[in-house]
Amino acid sequence: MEGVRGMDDRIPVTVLTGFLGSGKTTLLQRLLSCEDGAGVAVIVNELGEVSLDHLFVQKLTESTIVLKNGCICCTMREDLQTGLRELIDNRDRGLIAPFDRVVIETTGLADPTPIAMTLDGDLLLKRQVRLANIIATIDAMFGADQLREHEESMRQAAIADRLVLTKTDIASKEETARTREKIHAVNPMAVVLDACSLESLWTQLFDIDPFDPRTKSSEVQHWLKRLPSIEVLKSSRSSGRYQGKNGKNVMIRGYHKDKNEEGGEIQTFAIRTEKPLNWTAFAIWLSALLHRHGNRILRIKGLLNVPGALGPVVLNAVQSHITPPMHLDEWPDEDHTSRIVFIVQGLSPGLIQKSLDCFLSVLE
Ligand SMILES: Nc1nc2c(ncn2[C@@H]2O[C@H](COP(=O)(O)OP(=O)(O)OP(=O)(O)O)[C@@H](O)[C@H]2O)c(=O)[nH]1
Repeated sequence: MEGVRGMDDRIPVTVLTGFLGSGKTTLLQRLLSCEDGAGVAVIVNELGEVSLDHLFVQKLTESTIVLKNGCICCTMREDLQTGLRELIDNRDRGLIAPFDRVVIETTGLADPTPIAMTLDGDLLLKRQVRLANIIATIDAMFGADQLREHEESMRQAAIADRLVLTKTDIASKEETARTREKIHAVNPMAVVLDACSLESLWTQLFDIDPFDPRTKSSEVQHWLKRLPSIEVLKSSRSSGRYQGKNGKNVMIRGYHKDKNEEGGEIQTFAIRTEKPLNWTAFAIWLSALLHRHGNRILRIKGLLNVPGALGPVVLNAVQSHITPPMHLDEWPDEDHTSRIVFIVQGLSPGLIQKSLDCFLSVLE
């Protein structure tokens, strides 16, 4: 496990996603125009034979690669690997201007998860780049309907760390409120920003990096603040078995639920256990869970109390991609119980909780 103070000099890679026409290219353009924008290399992925998006990014330099053959989310992983290697190689040989960050703009129909996995799955690349942040743009006018009707839109929002609400300048108050409500139901942990009133765009999108050990603590504080609004399923391994309504050990009350027409119900919930967690056993359980249901587990964030450690272990998974767990030197708050937040689709929270309980109790 990495220590929180460990320096990570790999190049941070931001995945910029968002449904068709939601404002990805516009946001990218703004980011590239920031003071530090010159240090960004860009990979643009476009659908179809004719690539246009890159033409709209006016500040494109030689540090831009356009992947034209379709969607990197499914068939283009090799192109993405090759593109990234090419960028790094050209930089190292002095053929292009130096850069210290890469932004990958996906197509409007991409599932960003395989991109994260591509970064992780290539041993050579993994030494040079790391996933830094997943940003999704959401159209304030049409976002609520898109999230409900399009699986792609919902998955992009559920997986993201930062959600940028666009077109609030032209959306009605009601449309914006509806979209915000829907976003909150799909991903209550994400930071939601308004593209039209973002003052320090760069800082808000890049400086707090959920996967960077140095800013991990503030990121954890952020989603812990949101935890009270997420229903917690107490593990029966807590000290004293929890008796919820109907005499059950698990209390399920008012956790976030949302309906997506294509892919089934999305639910956000947290499991809390008061006893320290046997890390090895937990890791085996988690791997098995992700192996079996990775596609239906959209996001996991956790703070784990592991025996013998001074601070908690931070867990971050995007579907079946697990970021190497990191140790924090100290707990961010008084609460030292393990808390694991899940965003799932079409999976029963109670069953996940039961399966964890069973697995841990067998090992006791
Ligand atoms: N008024 C307003 N228009 C916006 C905003 N963001 C984007 N747009 C407009 O919305 C349209 C689509 O924006 P793009 O940035 O091309 O969206 P995209 O997500 O890159 O689109 P695709 O690549 O086709 O999926 C353009 O006409 C933009 O000028 C915003 O915050 N306010």
